[in-house]
Order: sequence, then C-alpha cells, then structure tokens
Amino acid sequence: MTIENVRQEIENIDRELVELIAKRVEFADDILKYKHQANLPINDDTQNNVVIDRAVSIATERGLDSTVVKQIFNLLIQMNIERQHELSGEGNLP
Ligand SMILES: O=C(O)C(=O)C[C@]1(C(=O)O)C=C[C@@H](O)C=C1
Repeated sequence: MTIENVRQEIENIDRELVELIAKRVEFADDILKYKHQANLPINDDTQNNVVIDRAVSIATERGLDSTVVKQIFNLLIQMNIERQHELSGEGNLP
C-alpha cells in the first residue's frame, strides 16, 4: 500500500466518523420529545456515566487509550446536550 492509499483509507474512515456523529446528534430531537413529555432534565448524569463506562469498556477490550476515548465521548455527549438546548430554544447557535 502506498501512503496515498493509506491516506485514502483514513479519509474514508473520517467521513464515516463525521456521518456517525451527525446521526448521533440527530437523535437529540427524539430524545428531547420524551424528556419534555416526562418533564426530565436535558442533562442526565446517570446516563452520561452509562455511555462513558460502556465506551471505556469497549475501548479497553480493543486495547485503546481509555482516557482519550472517555474525552471523545464526553464531547459527543456535550454536542447532544447543546443540540437539545438549541432545539429547546435555549441555545446560542442557529
Ligand atoms: O440518553 C439521553 O438522555 C440523552 O440525552 C443522550 C445523551 C448522550 O449523548 O448519550 C446526552 C445527554 C444526557 O445527559 C445523556 C445522554
């Protein structure tokens, strides 16, 4: 494999990652509807821990640096929380 081939593979993965992040954020709309109906807060620390612990466990099984994976998932959760605030009309972004 040439370096161009490897960079093409990395680009393909990067595109998939961004698509998956977009899909994950899109669920903010559905989850927010349930939260409004049940009068639940947007931020749920218990669920945050479930998501983080699951990601850390999978990362550890795959031999990845779990500290970095934890940081990534904290950012993903934060993106979802921000989108839910935006959809509630409380955000700063368009
Ligand atoms: O599961 C939820 O309640 C969500 O809103 C999703 C999510 C997440 O991104 O995984 C985001 C915010 C909550 O604090 C917990 C988890």
